[in-house]
This record gives sequence, structure tokens and C-alpha cells, in this order.
Amino acid sequence: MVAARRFVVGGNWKMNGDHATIDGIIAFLNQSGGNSDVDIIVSPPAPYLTYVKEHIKNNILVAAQNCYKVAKGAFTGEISPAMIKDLGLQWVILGHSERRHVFGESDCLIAEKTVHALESGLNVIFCIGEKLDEREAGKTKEVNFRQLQAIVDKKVDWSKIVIAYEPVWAIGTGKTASPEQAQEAHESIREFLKEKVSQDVAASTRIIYGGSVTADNAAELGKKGDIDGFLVGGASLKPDFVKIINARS
Ligand SMILES: O=C[C@H](O)COP(=O)(O)O
Repeated sequence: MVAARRFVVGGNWKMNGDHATIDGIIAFLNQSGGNSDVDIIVSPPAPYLTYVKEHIKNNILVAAQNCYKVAKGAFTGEISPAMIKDLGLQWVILGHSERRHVFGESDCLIAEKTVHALESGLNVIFCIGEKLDEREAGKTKEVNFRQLQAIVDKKVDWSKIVIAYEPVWAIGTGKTASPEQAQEAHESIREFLKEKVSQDVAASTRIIYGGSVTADNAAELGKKGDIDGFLVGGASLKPDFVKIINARS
């Protein structure tokens, strides 16, 4: 029997913050008391990973925002899963739309990075999602399935993966997917996993939603059966993030 999926809320700080503002975020998170029913994962910029790990409460996990596909070497500007592990961290975000569309990362590279991160002992928040023109062309499923197929082909350990469905048109735009639009996409992703991987993986893999999640829309999104949490950008920098963490409580 497959265990119930535990709610997970990630805060992706992207390239934001300095010691002063990060101290403020740590303060409101540490004061919030957390939520024993929710996995909380914050993802600061790489230079602040250790600082956040050392100052945030132990029940809040810390993730890197990216990593490369090998352990070490002449790859200026990159960090490796081995380094993330060496900092005492367990999570990395891969395939974020900004990595795909601003930095031109391909499905193939993201799959290679995912395999290496998993083999190095990290858990991965694996991001997928369609652009506006792709949605308008009726290609939402096609894009999501293509991005997922890249790791299905690699026979990965799905117990260490959280899928983040983040429609690109909803990221940082204030245009949240409606609960129905998000549920439809999540349900189709779960069907895809059932068909391409297994019934158990489909039932147990957590699929979280990202794209203009706020304290005002999180509760309705979180009521949908296939939405297992959120990956939050802008709102994760503000005290309202605590309300998003508690949206399903
Ligand atoms: O990783 C987070 C997503 O890109 C969502 O960002 P946002 O909440 O600012 O739209």
C-alpha cells in the first residue's frame, strides 16, 4: 500500500537577498513554529546556503537552486551535488523554467544533472511547465510529458523526486493557474507516471504547483486532490509565506 503524500512547500528565493533581508526571512520562519504536517524547504542563493542552514530551524530544509552534472572539475561558476552534500544539505532544484529559458538548459542536460544529483544522494525538486504560446497551442501535456520523459528514460529513483509543475506564464506574473487548471495538469502528470513508470510511483510522487502562489490563493489550490504543495517564488520572501505553509491546515 502506498503511504499518503506529505504536503511540501518550497520557497525559491531566486537571486534575491543579502544578509540583512535573509535575517528577516529566517526570523519570521523561526518564529512561526513550522508545521509538523508539512515539509518546508527554502532555497537561498548559493553564497548564503551555509548561513541559512546554520541559522534556520532544523525542521526547515535548505535546497540549492541548481547544480552541475559532475562532482568536480574545470566548470567555472558551477557547483556540484558533492559540494551541496558537503554543506550538509539534502535537496536541489533542477529544471526551473529560468534555467531552461533564460540559461538555455536542455531536457537532456537537466536529465543528466538530475541523475548525477540523485546518485550523489540528493533529493531533487524537478521543475516542468509550458510557456504561454505552448498552452495556447494546446501543447501543455506534450511539453510536460516531454520534459518528464527525459528522466523517465534514465530510470531514476522516483522516491527522491518532487515534481514542481510551474506553468511559465504564471511565474512572477501574478497570473496564477486556476485551481482547476493546475489540478488538470497535475492529474495528467500523475496519469503519465502511471503509464510510463508504475502505479506506485504515480500514487506516491508528490506534484507541487508553482506560479504566483500567494497567501490568498494557496488554500484553494491546496484543496485539489493532485496538488501536494507549492514551489513559491516572490511570496516566499515575505512573512505571508508562513500562511502558504499552513494553507492546508
Ligand atoms: O520557483 C518558483 C516559481 O518560479 C514561482 O515564482 P513566483 O511565485 O514568484 O511566481
